[in-house]
Amino acid sequence: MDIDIGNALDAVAAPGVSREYLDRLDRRVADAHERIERGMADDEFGYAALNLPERVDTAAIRDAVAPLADSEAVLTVGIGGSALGAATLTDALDTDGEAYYLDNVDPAQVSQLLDDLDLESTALNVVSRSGTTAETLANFLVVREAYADAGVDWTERTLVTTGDSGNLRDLADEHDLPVLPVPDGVPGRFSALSTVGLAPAAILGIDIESVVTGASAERESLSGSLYETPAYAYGAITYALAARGANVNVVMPYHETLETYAEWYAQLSAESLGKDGLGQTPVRALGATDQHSQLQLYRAGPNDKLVTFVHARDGPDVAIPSAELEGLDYLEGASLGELRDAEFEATEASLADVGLPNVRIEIERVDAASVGGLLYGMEAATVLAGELYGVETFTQPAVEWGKEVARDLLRGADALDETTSLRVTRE
Ligand SMILES: O=P(O)(O)OC[C@H]1O[C@](O)(CO)[C@@H](O)[C@@H]1O
Repeated sequence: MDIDIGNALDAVAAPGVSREYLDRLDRRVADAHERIERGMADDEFGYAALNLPERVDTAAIRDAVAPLADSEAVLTVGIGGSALGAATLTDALDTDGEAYYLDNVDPAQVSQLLDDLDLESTALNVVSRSGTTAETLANFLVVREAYADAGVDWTERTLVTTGDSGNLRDLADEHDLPVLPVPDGVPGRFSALSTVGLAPAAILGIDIESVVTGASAERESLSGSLYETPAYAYGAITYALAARGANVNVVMPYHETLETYAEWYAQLSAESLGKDGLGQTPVRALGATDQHSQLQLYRAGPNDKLVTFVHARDGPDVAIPSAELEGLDYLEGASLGELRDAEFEATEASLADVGLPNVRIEIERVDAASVGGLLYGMEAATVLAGELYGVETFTQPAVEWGKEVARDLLRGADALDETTSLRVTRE
């Protein structure tokens, strides 16, 4: 993974960061790196996630998924970090079958999906680190009943990934289901490179060893200087720009298959850094699609954004057939890849032209190693940013309040008095 932060410097952008400030920040990066290395060495909660490339046991994952290798599809039931890492991998990379995710509680979607799936040939992958997440357990109960109704022994088609305790662990024990452990010290949103993200990828034939190799290369690059560590350069520049008013981070891959990556990063950043009035609001965008949708606002709306482009240098291409259409001479002899890349570079320049800070993250191609490196790099960037902000990167206390209240409502508690209604209806 390479990163170019030139368009976030104050010579180009406002808000922008001066070279002198970056040099000063680099000394704080050195301290933060020491803290991170210490946390990794002691396997402290959260920091332990950055050890995954050395620790993850891909052979054990392959053994656990072997009985499901004949599956034509994998239905993962999980939410947040228990789904998005896997979805990033299975959406980005070629798979031998279809990947489906139930990470929401929408009765219409669940019914439609279950009607459409051939459950006989579908592996059921249930993932919850805590083993107590309401959405995941409710969906699991609905799905397993659908298997039973279809006459399929769901216990033969199910793999569970969870912690040592919790309702999901109890259910797995009760039905003697195969269980992969969520590694100790790894928060859900940092678990893409563990059993959580890699097991469904392995069932679908993804080269998970290469994913880990790519992550290892990024781990090796961690050093005490942002100028030598792409991940830290990203963490540091997002922090510095947020402090200067870039409260929004638009993450805009230029490859359709990386769209889910932007979703994964949104959770990673928002839950890790959105604390104490700090953090950037992550926005998911897709190039070139959103050039024709959101770019107007990015270029001419409030100057409160960083745009992060994600681009692969190489990849498959398709020639555009010649048609000699009037005014479209520039397409003659060009390819779809060339058109996309020209649009990407033009968009980058158009934002620099109005002083909107933007950063380019570049990978070699959208393959297993590069995507593994991207996931690891962004995790390290987020941990570094958390150190610079001084927040508790690995907790998410603000998420818990709503969960408790929803549970109380289901148990029959009175309506809430925290909200106010001013309902407007048609006459
Ligand atoms: O894996 P679990 O425990 O089901 O949690 C799912 C998601 O819910 C959260 O705890 C937030 O509600 C996320 O941090 C996590 O990724």
